[in-house]
Amino acid sequence: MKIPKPTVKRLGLYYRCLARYKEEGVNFVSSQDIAERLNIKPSQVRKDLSYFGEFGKRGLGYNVSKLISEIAHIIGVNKEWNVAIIGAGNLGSALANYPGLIKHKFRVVAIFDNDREKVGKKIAGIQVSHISELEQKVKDMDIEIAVIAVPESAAQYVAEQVEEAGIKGIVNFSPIKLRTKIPVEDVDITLSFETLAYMILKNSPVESEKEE
Ligand SMILES: NC(=O)c1ccc[n+]([C@@H]2O[C@H](COP(=O)([O-])OP(=O)(O)OC[C@H]3O[C@@H](n4cnc5c(N)ncnc54)[C@H](O)[C@@H]3O)[C@@H](O)[C@H]2O)c1
Repeated sequence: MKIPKPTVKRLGLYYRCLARYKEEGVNFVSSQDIAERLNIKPSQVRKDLSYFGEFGKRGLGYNVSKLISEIAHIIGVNKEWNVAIIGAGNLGSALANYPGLIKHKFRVVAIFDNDREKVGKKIAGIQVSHISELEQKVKDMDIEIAVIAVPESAAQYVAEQVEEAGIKGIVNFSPIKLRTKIPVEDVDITLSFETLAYMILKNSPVESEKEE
């Protein structure tokens, strides 16, 4: 079944929201409850969840535990994913130290760089490996996801190495569109700032006029 990407993105939000309900001891929730917590429309929640068959019971709402395990299965968080970070710089180091990844079952198991000064040093308890070891380590450590945190100029070449090494998907922090056959999720922080700036200006006529 082909699920639209915006829906897939929201499934992660539903999963976290439901996990919180479960922690609070709630057994059933309505689409209204979920929608309120996430600040989206209940009709959107119903539509998204309808892609996966009938989860809800009229009157009772959704069974929280059942829905969590169904969504976990769909978005692949019922397994742990091994992740490699390529680029042991500012961003790569920050990500390696970020506890939120393992909390969501994405375990950083290796860090790679091509700078001999960095190779052998430890970041978040992980020894940095030389990029030439990528293919071997991917096999040995069963790495499925790579984070690209290298400068723009190296990103395409690194993406090719990542694909050749047998990695299955990329989270790309570099500001270029990568050409590769494996799935890529771009994280463009600047774009978030620009979108926010646009939203602020749109709601502020005085500022908009100033801009013109
Ligand atoms: N720092 C941020 O806040 C930030 C935010 C968003 C996006 N980004 C993007 O993330 C990327 C990394 O940014 P940064 O600030 O961490 O840079 P950085 O210069 O601190 O780190 C980049 C690292 O990549 C390594 N590297 C370079 N070429 C390589 C190659 N061919 N193979 C393996 N390693 C290689 C370098 O040795 C260095 O350690 C950039 O593309 C940047 O545009 C950074």
